Amino acid sequence: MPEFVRACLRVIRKSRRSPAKIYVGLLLRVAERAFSIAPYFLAWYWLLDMPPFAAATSDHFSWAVPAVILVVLLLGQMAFSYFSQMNSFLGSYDLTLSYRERLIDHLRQLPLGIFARQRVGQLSSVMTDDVKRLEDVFTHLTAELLAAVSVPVLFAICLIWVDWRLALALLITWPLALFALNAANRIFLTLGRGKQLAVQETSGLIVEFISGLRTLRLFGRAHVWIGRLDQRFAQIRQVSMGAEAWGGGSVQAYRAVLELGLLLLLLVAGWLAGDEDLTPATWLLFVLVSYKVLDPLLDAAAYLVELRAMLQGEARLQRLLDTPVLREGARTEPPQHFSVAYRQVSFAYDSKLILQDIDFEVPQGTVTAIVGPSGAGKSSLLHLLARFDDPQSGTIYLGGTDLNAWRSDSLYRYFGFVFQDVQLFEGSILDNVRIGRDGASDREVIDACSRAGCDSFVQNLPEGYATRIGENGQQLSGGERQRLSIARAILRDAPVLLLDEATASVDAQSQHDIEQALACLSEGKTVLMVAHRLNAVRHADQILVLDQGRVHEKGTHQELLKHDGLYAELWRRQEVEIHVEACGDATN
Ligand SMILES: Nc1ncnc2c1ncn2[C@@H]1O[C@H](COP(=O)(O)OP(=O)(O)OP(=O)(O)O)[C@@H](O)[C@H]1O
Repeated sequence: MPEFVRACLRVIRKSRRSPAKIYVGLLLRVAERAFSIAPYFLAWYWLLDMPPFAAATSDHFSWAVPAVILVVLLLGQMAFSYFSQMNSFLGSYDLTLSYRERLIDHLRQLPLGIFARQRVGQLSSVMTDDVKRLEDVFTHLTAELLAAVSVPVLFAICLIWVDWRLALALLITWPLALFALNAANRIFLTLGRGKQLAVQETSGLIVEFISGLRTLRLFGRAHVWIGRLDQRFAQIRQVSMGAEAWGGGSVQAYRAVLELGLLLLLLVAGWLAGDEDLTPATWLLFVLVSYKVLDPLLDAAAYLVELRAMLQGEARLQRLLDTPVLREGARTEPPQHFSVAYRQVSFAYDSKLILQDIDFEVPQGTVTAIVGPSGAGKSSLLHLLARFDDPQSGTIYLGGTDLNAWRSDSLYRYFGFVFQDVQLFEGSILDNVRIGRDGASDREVIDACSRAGCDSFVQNLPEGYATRIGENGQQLSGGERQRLSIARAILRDAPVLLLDEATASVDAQSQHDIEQALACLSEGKTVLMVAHRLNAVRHADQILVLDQGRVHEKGTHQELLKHDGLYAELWRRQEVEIHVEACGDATN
């Protein structure tokens, strides 16, 4: 079975919709094409009985019957065309809608870590462009392809019945043409993959170039990137020329071989000229329909381009659908308590081991801080609790129950988050903070914002808390975004708090205010926080010092200083930095 048909069947299966309408549409399309070729044979049959082709008199010859048949054929053709299109369109839109819903549902169930690893641009291009291509294939291309194949086949059967010798001359080149078409397809597929890869990589480079242009220009490095881009463009040009030269050559060979059939037809007709069986009407029929037979086959080559794009898109969609979803448990009821425990947890990104044998406990209502050098695995450790990914071995418990036992939406009800990467949405400040707790009143939202230190910047916005902040909050600074994220967590008031660099991008005064708000919010809650500034965590009930994916030290601030290990060293280093900064400020 051709790959194209297999891909279509896969999409139909995944969409879980009945393809009946699409099949009816295709069948009607074939019927329409059959009706469109019938008049040629009717005319031939008619001519056989008509002077000067036959010796019959005009008395014998009847105009009425063929005329009625012609009208029926025309009306039938129009009806089939209308109903075929209607069925194909309705069936295809229904099917692709369901396929899209299936994709969205699958995306919703993927581990959150996937979205950090995959480029959002790539994902959205798969979800929009590739699905649109599938839609086009089902609404137009399948019908056109079927017509391109069915019309010549129907014609061929009829022509063989009329005169097998002339038909053979016309059709004998078809197997050779198919061979050339297949070769063209293979060449385009192989070289097309290389081209696609080169184009994708270059697009990524262009996006990086544009977004990093400010830094590149400030450091005088823009020319280096332009050089790299030029190399990529040259590579795309070379790959594209190769595909066109080889693939395009094969397509031309396919067309030439098909048209060779016309030449053979003329030669055989000349050779059979004296033959009594070959009537002028039959000869006329072959002359008239020979191009009609070949035209759809010549068009078929053009559909290959769309077909290949569809196949590549379908493969990407299939890869997305094959990505394993987050394992969901059935539990919805709350845990008995809100302690957290990691037991022998190890985690790797692909084959890169990030965390090894992590084992610790955060008793309910206490604060555990995670510190350590950059790249030690602090954020990864925190993200495992939010089930961004599942560990490869070991178990994480909430209230003594394995996290995997819960349905993820139930589990997230017990967590409040403040992460480095704050996601905001087009809408007002109130709308954005209300994501923390659906149904919270404006008063509650504004209170949460005030406690997170948002008042100072919100009062300068034109419409205060009702100000719309644009897509992903482009109008706000990093620190302002962070404060809105804290307001969300305050509003959520969940028993377990996950904080990752909550005060990373705010000034000293705001830092102080936010730390106070967080201290107040954290009261009585189970808190896991990642921090770089050790000052912010010295009052934590427990500090985990992570190094190269392992818990290197564990204890309170005083215990760790006394231990005089990695933590003590980090602490001393930070003290020196603070001192240097203070001296710098004083001299300024
Ligand atoms: N999505 C990812 N795919 C592959 N490797 C990753 C991914 N995210 C992080 N890593 C790697 O995992 C390791 C730990 O990263 P992580 O962000 O957890 O460290 P961290 O201690 O929080 O670092 P930092 O303090 O700099 O934020 C790093 O070596 C990082 O390169």
